[in-house]
Amino acid sequence: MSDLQNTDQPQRPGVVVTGASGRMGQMLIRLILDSDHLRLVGALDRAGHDWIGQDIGTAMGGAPAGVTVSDDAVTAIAQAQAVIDFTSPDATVAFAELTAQARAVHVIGTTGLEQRHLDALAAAARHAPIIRAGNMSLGVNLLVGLTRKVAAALGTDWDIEVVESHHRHKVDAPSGTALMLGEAAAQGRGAALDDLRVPVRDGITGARAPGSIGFSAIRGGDVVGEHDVIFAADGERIVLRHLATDRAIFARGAIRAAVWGQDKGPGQYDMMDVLGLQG
Ligand SMILES: NC(=O)C1=CN([C@@H]2O[C@H](COP(=O)(O)OP(=O)(O)OC[C@H]3O[C@@H](n4cnc5c(N)ncnc54)[C@H](O)[C@@H]3O)[C@@H](O)[C@H]2O)C=CC1
Ligand SMILES: O=C(O)C1=N[C@H](C(=O)O)C[C@H](O)C1
Repeated sequence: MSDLQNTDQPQRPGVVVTGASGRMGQMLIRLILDSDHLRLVGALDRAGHDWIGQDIGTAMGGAPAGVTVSDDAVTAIAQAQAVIDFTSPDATVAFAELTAQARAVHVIGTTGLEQRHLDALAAAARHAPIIRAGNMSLGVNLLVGLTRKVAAALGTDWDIEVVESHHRHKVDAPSGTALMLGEAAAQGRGAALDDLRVPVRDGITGARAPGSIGFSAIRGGDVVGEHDVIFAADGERIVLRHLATDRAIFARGAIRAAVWGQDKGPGQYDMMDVLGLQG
């Protein structure tokens, strides 16, 4: 029997990419088409999008990929072992229900989720694994651990501020990454972020409350994503910084998560689990 006929070869898990025409969707599709670990079996976008019915490779300006962009999430997800999803919060909840029904791994990069979205994801995760992170890059997930440690080491005479910059198209603020960093800082101080968070300052705000964690968001141009965690005391400052210059870092993390999740049971996981950075 030749290698080509060898039926013992394990097949690469089939992945559906949602938001296929988006900034992250296109990056993911490029990397998956080149991947030895996953095979692209579906590309979804919203009903009415120009790309529906076109080959995804051709729509992206390249060679045909043999996968047609569809708005039929039910059919596409039913044949998937993994769904990688960087879309919008409402769309992500709808995809989570279908992915759970298919008992497939749902990798979620979508940010801006509110409590009602998180509740729906928790329900879906009772049936299949969900891996979600506001930032899928190795660098940011390392920075989360560092932020927790630095916050734990410093007292509340060190003020904590999270500053983030993103491209002009970003619709949510603070960024998912900024919230991850703020949560890590709060955890380091043994508190919940909701109890310390100062979201926006405008007007006569009064002096800074000791122990609070502030957030500032800059939007402009084509900035991929920049995050500073500033620890400011009298006479000195520590700045922990991550600069993203290429969306491939997020897509590579998501692909790694989809592969990692293949032998995991139902439940909610994050990139710390995938990267083995817990603890
Ligand atoms: N966790 C991470 O590492 C990262 C997260 N993100 C997040 O990913 C999300 C998407 O970001 P971008 O790709 O920059 O946005 P984008 O606006 O370029 O793409 C979103 C895509 O989702 C599609 N979409 C919207 N509703 C849909 C539906 N119901 N069904 C199918 N497709 C639908 C849109 O047509 C579009 O193609 C944002 O929430 C962003 O914050 C972005 C980069 C990294
Ligand atoms: O919308 C983006 O672009 C990004 N979103 C994520 C976030 O909200 O933190 C991750 C990254 O910063 C890019």
